[in-house]
Amino acid sequence: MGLDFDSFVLAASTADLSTEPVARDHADAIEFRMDLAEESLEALESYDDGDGELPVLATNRAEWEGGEWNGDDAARLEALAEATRFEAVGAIDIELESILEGDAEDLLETARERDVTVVASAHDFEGTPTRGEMVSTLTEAGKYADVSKLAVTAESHADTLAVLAATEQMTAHGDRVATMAMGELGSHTRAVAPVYGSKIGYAPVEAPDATAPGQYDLETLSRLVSQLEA
Ligand SMILES: O=C1C[C@@](O)(C(=O)O)C[C@@H](O)[C@@H]1O
Repeated sequence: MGLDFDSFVLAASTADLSTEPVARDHADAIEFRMDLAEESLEALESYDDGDGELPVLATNRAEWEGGEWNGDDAARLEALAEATRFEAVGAIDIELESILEGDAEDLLETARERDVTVVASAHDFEGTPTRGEMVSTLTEAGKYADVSKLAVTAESHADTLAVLAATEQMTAHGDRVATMAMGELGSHTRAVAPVYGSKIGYAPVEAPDATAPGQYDLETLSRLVSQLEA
């Protein structure tokens, strides 16, 4: 089943699919961080065979993009392709860099054939590019994917405003984007970016299991987003 991101999707980010029943109360989907999990394909199989209800966005983040997969990159993308076989997997996240390098062509095709939504992502762990640069990156990602995602690191309030402005610009143009500023200064953008059109939020079920700096826990982000939406 393709996961559509027509409206905001709150994803519980986890390395452990057995947390899904707890996440269900607040999340619309699970972001399964395959790179942080052991035996990730086996875990997806049990999820499919069990009573998992939330659709899965599968991510297999490379070490060079802030994740923990430090093995062969072709094998990393292959595991992601394997993940699309499972009924529960409605979307996959592919690094924009892999796409631009030409490494993800087969994976993109497999996802299309299996009606799995593609999120193309880029991360900046050092800082926040200008609004124009962020718009370019998101536009580039949108050429290959259903959703363009950009996570940057805020070092000032001006950075957080630039992220929100880029989000608004892309959304007004009819593009589907997911944006957030990482780091403590950026936390509030996780709650506010959806107001400007961001379509995916990420939060750990429990705060200590955060998958990126500055994340709110799931219950908190769910509350903040729905209050701002009201
Ligand atoms: O890319 C993203 C966004 C993220 O980095 C965040 O900042 O919430 C969290 C990751 O789990 C996810 O894959």
